[in-house]
Amino acid sequence: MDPAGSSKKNSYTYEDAQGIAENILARVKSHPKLAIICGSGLGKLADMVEDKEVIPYGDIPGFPVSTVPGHEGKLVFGTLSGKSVVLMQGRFHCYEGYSAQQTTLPVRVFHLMGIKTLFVTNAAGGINRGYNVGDIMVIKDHINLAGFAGVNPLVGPNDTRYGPRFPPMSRAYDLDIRKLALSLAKEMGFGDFIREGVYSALIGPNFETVSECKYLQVVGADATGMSTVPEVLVAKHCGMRVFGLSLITNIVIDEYDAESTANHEEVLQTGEMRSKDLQKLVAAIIQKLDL
Ligand SMILES: O=P(O)(O)O[C@H]1O[C@H](CO)[C@@H](O)[C@H]1O
Ligand SMILES: Nc1nc2[nH]cnc2c(=O)[nH]1
Repeated sequence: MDPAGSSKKNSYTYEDAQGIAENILARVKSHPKLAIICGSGLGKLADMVEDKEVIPYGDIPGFPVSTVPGHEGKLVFGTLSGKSVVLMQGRFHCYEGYSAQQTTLPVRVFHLMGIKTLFVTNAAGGINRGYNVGDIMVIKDHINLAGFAGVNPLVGPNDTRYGPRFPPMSRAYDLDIRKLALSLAKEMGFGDFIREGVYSALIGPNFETVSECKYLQVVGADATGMSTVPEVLVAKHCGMRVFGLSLITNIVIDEYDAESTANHEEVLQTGEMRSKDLQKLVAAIIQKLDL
């Protein structure tokens, strides 16, 4: 069966996304300016939210549904550090059978809801040999490996109401928020496990081969995953400010004879282990932001 119980959709009109945005806004009191996408096992970021209003994805006509453990499949509206926010407790991935356009539909919907800033979070494998399980990496850039294979949500007719045909992608991750995050993390005593690096994304769902990990080390990736990049491309295309955090949930296997293997259980366990620190960091950043 396909993921959403409906056919894979490769394009949405501006009006489709507008209809979904209006449907969502009609159900909630708050009108947030910031959205947070929670990565695998990172849905506890929503624990910090006060005055919650929750909408399961299945209740939103035209919205995809979550199929991956660690992705609950809910929009959580409310207040965080005194600011009105919405969290996606669960994101969509191409490996679930969704098109790149489906995985990123929520970002366009957020844009049409008036959201100007997007925080993306993810669980990622550590490629950088200096990284440890539990490190939090501020994303300074990404490598769109899926894009090299033609998977890019911006492929197709361009609607200039969102943005230009050829959007720039340098400085995709907001420099001021990156600096703020690094300095707050150090103040909070996270100096031993805060990092800044480059995220790379393949489609998945398999974890990388040893040779692929060695390749990623050579091309300058510090971490790798199966998400985030499409969301960031779409957010930047429509002019949003973007900030990203990767939780290093495992260190990739880069020895041909290693006995251990990557697994999703370890990914979720590390998310649980570091969830309080991530919550504190995200709350502190949001408190300082002008939205
Ligand atoms: O990127 P998020 O959604 O955090 O999840 C990451 O963790 C899962 C694999 O364990 C994959 O979905 C990968 O992309
Ligand atoms: N591709 C990929 N995604 C991940 N998500 C969490 N860990 C990993 C990993 O090692 N590789």
